[in-house]
Amino acid sequence: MRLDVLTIFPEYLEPLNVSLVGKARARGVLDVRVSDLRDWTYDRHNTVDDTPYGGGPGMVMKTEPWGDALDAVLADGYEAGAHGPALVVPTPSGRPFTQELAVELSARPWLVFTPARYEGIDRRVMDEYATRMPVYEVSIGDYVLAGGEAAVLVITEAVARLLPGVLGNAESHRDDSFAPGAMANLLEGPVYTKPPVWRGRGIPPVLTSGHHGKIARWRRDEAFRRTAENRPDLIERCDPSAFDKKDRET
Ligand SMILES: OB(O)c1ccc2cc[nH]c2c1
Repeated sequence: MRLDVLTIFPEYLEPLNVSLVGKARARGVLDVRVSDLRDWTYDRHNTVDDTPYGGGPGMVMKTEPWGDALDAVLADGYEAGAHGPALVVPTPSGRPFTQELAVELSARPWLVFTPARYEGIDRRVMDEYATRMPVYEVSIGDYVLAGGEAAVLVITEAVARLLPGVLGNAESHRDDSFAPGAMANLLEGPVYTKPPVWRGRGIPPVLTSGHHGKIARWRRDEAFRRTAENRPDLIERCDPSAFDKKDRET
């Protein structure tokens, strides 16, 4: 997969050189290219924004730098269709970013990220490129950020870990909180490791019982409990019948 990021803060994307994404790049699974949007400005101040039509606070990111930058990036092998690029626009007004969307994005060969700053990007940019490729306007949550670069880091990590060869079997995303299966849509329950006692605190005896069926049921119950506490909205999306089947198998 190729990932392009166009940003006025290239240094913000340094974390894409380390950890899971960094390793995937080193292994050639990911081809990440970060470009400075200001390279496509031609005035003395490298201007990327201007006042909003209709008035109001803040500034809007101008069309020209984005258009010139996107055309330059896309000139490098652009093709339309499922084998072509998709535009990913992190924005507070976008659709929620979910594991399901991460899976959808991980199936594409090329993602081009355009993180916004200020009050956002002139609408005509997304409208223009929507004539050539899918445009995903995505929000990572209901909170205010200074820009979309943090969202690019989040989306990139969630997508990269789904790519073949990125996670080893031991780290498989198969058992993720939001991966398909009996525990789908449940939060992770509590986890424990050595030492068996720490500051007088032991661990749940079932975890050292050696009874895999009881351990699985305990983990399911704890996942339900934690989900009911922190994300009751997810409970209704669970399929309890899957647990009965899973219990019978263990
Ligand atoms: O919540 B978000 O995903 C998000 C994304 C981009 C920007 C830009 C300014 N605030 C933002 C918030």
